[in-house]
Amino acid sequence: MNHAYVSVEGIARRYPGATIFEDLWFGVNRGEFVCLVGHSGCGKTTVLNILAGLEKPSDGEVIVDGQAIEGPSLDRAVIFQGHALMPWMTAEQNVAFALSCRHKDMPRAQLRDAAREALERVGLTAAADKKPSQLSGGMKQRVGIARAFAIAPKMLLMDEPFSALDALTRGALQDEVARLVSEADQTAFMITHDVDEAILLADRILLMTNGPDARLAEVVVNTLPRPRMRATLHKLPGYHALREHILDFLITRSRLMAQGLPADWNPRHAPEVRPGA
Ligand SMILES: Nc1ncnc2c1ncn2[C@@H]1O[C@H](COP(=O)(O)OP(=O)(O)OP(=O)(O)O)[C@@H](O)[C@H]1O
Repeated sequence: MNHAYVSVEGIARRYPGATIFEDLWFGVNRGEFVCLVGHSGCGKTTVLNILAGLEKPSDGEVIVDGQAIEGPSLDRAVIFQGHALMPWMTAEQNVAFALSCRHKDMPRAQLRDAAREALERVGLTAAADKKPSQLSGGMKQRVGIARAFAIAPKMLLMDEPFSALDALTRGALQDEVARLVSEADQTAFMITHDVDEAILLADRILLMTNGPDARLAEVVVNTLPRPRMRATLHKLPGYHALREHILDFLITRSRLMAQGLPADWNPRHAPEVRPGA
């Protein structure tokens, strides 16, 4: 845990009369992709907002690269479920604007070239001059992805980025993010409800018990070989055991474990399992 790029140390979120989650400990290593999975209301978005520096925990802290998080930083880019694009700017201007925040002295022409290149990497060259209202949901999310990768954040945070998209678009974007992440050796943290998405992208999958008073029940190590593609994921050895394990957790164990954790369960070292390995 001490060597992790991100170290989440005993964070909790409490409201008067309600504890959402308590005593969460986990790390994210450099270049690692970690997914957080759990039922609605267990506090996943809150955890991501705390990692982004947009919210403070009621207890505990998050250390990034040796320093406690004090607030938002361009080192940690967020891709939201909605696209969060500036509606009055073109796709290119949206990306260039983020780049200009990151690189304050970068000349205009260079910003434009870098934005174009980022859009090209997600197949949006033809849409560079269009405004968000002229783009489909999938294209808007692609602009969001291009923008996040363009600023080369030390960590990428994603809150169910594909959940509002149709299945085909979602699959295409998942493969694209898998490719971009591996090309950039990008450290990433993502919330998802989609078990296959977690299996496709994650090195480790964190399973949270149901809220209130949710806990980190278990850490699932994804040993499926890379590169992984959505279309052929189910053919990889170990896939079915891994999928069964996560589904069984979501259907049964997340509720049972919310009623009582095993006596030897340690919040600082949630059990690590390798289904299908
Ligand atoms: N001011 C508040 N007082 C009490 N409870 C609150 C308050 N604000 C948020 N909550 C609760 O905090 C919980 C955690 O919300 P959060 O959005 O982090 O969960 P989530 O796991 O991401 O859910 P989803 O998967 O539905 O997005 C929710 O159950 C919400 O009702």
